[in-house]
Amino acid sequence: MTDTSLPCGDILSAMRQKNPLVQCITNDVAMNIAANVLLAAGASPAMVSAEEEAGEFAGLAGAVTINIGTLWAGGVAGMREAARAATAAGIPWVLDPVAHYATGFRRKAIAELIALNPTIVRGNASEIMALAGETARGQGVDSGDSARSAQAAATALAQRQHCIVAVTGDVDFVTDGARSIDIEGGSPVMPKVTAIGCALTCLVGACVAVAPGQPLEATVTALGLFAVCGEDVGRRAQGPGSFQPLFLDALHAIDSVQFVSNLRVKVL
Ligand SMILES: Nc1ncnc2c1ncn2[C@@H]1O[C@H](COP(=O)(O)OP(=O)(O)OP(=O)(O)O)[C@@H](O)[C@H]1O
Ligand SMILES: Cc1ncsc1CCO
Ligand SMILES: [Mg+2]
Repeated sequence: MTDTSLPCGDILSAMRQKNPLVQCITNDVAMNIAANVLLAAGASPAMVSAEEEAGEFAGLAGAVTINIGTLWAGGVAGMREAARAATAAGIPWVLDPVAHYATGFRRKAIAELIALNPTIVRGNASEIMALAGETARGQGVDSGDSARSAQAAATALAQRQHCIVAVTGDVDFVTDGARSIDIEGGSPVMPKVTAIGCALTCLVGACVAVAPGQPLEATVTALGLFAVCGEDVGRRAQGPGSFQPLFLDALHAIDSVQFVSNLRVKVL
C-alpha cells in the first residue's frame, strides 16, 4: 500500500546519518519526551527558548519547532524571535498550535505566529479545524473531533497559508493544499500518553531539517515513523505507562527497510 514514489526511507536514513540539530521550543510537559524521541530516532534536540537567544540559536539549527502548549508572555517573545530568524534565513520551522482556541491570549499568539509563515503546521483534529475557522470540539489540549472530519479544514488551511498541514489522530492526513496523503497505523493508547503529539512535531522538524526542499515528504516520514512504531508497540504494551519506554526503544531500533515495509500510506 506504500507509494514507492515517496522517499520516506531515504529521509529516515538521511536523518540518522546527518543527526540534525533541531531547536525545539516546546511546552513544559513535552520537554523530556520530545528530547528523548529525537535522540532515539536519530536527531539532536536543543530546547532553547529564551527571548535573549532563541533568534540567534535558530541560525545554528537545521529546523525550528514551536509549540504553544504552556504559554506565557516571555515564551511568546522567544517564539517570535525564533520564527522571524528561521523565516529570514530560509530555515524550515514547524508550528504546533496546542489548544490555540481556548483563550484570548492563545488566539492572539497563534495569529501572530501563523503570520510569520511556518513551513508546516501539525496539530490534532480540533486544533486544525479551529485554525481553519471551523467549529471544533476540543477540550483543553485534547481533540474532540475525528481526524477524518478535519481533512477539508486541513486542505483549506494549507491553501490559505501556503504551507504543509498535518492533522493527526486515528488516521493521519498530510496536505500541501493540492497533494494529500493518508497514513494508517499507530495505537489508541497514544493519545493517553501526554505530549506524544508534541514530540511528533519535533520529529517533523528533524525530518524537514534533512529534506528542506520536500516538506510534505518529510512530514509523512515523521508521522509514518510514529504510525509504524506506535502500531508495533501498541500490540505489546500493557498500557500508557509501559508504552512510552517501549516506543523509545522501537524508534531507536527500527531501520529504514523495516520502516518502509511496514508503512501504510495512501496518496489520495
Ligand atoms: N486513535 C488513535 N489510533 C492510532 N493512533 C493515534 C490515535 N490517536 C492518536 N494517534 C497517534 O498519536 C500521535 C499523536 O497524535 P494526537 O492527535 O493525539 O496529538 P496531540 O493531540 O497533539 O497530542 P498531545 O497534545 O498530547 O501532544 C500521532 O502519531 C497519531 O497518529
Ligand atoms: C497536558 C498539557 N497541557 C499543556 S501542553 C500539554 C501537553 C499535551 O499537549
Ligand atoms: Mg497537541
